[in-house]
Amino acid sequence: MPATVLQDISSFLSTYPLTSLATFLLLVSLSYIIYQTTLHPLAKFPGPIICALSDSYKLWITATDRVPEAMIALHAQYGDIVRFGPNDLHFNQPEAIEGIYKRGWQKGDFYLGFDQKTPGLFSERNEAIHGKRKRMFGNNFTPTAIRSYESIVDGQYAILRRRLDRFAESGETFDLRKYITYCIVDILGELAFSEAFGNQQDEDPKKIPRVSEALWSCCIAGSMPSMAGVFEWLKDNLPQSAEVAELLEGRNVIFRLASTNIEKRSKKLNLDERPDMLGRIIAASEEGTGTKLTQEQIMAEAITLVVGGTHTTGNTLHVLFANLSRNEEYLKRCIKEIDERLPELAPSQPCYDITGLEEKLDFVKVCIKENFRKDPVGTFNMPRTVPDPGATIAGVQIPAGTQTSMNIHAFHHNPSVWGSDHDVFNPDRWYEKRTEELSHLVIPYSVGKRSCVGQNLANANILKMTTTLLRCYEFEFVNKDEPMVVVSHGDSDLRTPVLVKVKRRGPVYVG
Ligand code: HEM
Repeated sequence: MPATVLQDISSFLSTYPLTSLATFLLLVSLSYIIYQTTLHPLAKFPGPIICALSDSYKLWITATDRVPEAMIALHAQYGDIVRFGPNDLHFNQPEAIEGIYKRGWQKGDFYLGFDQKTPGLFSERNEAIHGKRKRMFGNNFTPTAIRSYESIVDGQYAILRRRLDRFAESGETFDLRKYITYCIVDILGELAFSEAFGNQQDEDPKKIPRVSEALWSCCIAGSMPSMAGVFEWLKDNLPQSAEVAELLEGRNVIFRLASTNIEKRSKKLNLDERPDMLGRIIAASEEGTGTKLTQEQIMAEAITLVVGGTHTTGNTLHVLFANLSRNEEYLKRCIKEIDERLPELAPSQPCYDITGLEEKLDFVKVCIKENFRKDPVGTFNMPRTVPDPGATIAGVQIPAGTQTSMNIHAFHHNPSVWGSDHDVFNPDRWYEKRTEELSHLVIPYSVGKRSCVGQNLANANILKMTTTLLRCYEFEFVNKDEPMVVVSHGDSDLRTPVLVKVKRRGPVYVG
């Protein structure tokens, strides 16, 4: 370049520094926009322009509790594959289940929003470490382990039965959601820590671990992974508004709960006494090396149990009762089937045994499946990273490093799979030949290596609770005409109360 031109440029820059800076920024921005929308390896995939440029859209829909609805709208507008972040593709067709989740790929950058200093089984992104951990204490969740927990679990059902018998006596109206939650959380406390959290006694909603809020804060951070570290810093250093403080208190309550219980449990570890989950985690050692988990790692696993094992099962039951209450015909068919196929519980029996229960029922199970289809509890996108050298998903070549995900709720509401009545709770759809073949597409627990380890336990409790409550009590659903409001706050959360009055249908529980 001739010296005079350089001189002219330099004198322009010194005369008009602000104009020069603005021009520079404009050129950089234009180049970025042109690259992201035309030259980037994902540029050929459809989606809103804002999504090609930044993660702000993901952040916005997560912060405003609208992830599944937004994904449904994007797929309706752009088709089965949508670019919804600069490096993110979202899929909504059946073939993508196999294509993304059954290949053992690493969990995506989204999980950077969850604790990565000492990740637990859920948030661990290193697949080799994850595999070792799962082998160390995955036996906590086998069907045999679930059966071995039965007598412990039944003790908590006994407390629930006594409480509902008292409600039957008094004729009061109460919110069934709360009592299901108290019981499910205390069951987890018993199984994980050999100590119920006392929620059934205290009946104080403030003491319930704030799992949704805790998950929500992680999902917000994870929706903009490049900023996850900054979110972490802000959390510790910014003056907090009342809302943020409350949100973080949700996490802190869970931390305190876990750490108190670890301390207690470590002091009286005798595995022969009683096989609780935390005891097994503390005692477990890595195959080959014999290494045990550190205190922080045990803490991470304890938190995972509380977060994974309480609100998920509780909310599934809340929406099940809400759906049944709004569809009286199905409710009556469930009761009829339970009455015909299960014996009346003896006065000293708090609940049905899980062994053999599943085989005796049909319509009740179909209702549970339809409930999982219509209102699955995991509502955040669950990305996996495409490994080198790239891969084919649903017949389309995807570059390595791409964050690929599905949203279980959005997929369960894909009209081309489930029909135009996908929003309707219709268990009878499972008796139609076409839908029957779609059973494997109901994926509330996700699929593949990173699917839910707690599904046997959750299924056992869902079936025990449903059959026991419907056999022992007649429910009058007081607000069944109110629309059901379910919010995706990290995971889904039924906000409408399930207000009921109960009458006993059998003897008082005397156990
Ligand atoms: C209805 C109840 C439940 C539902 C719908 C559910 C759903 C899920 C889903 C969708 C995942 C995969 C998440 C992802 O890929 O990011 C998952 C993972 C997990 N869940 Fe559950 N869950 C339930 C109950 C439970 C229970 C009762 C426990 C334990 C006590 C539990 C513990 C876990 C753990 C530890 C993981 C991580 C597994 C891994 O990465 O290997 N969940 N769950």
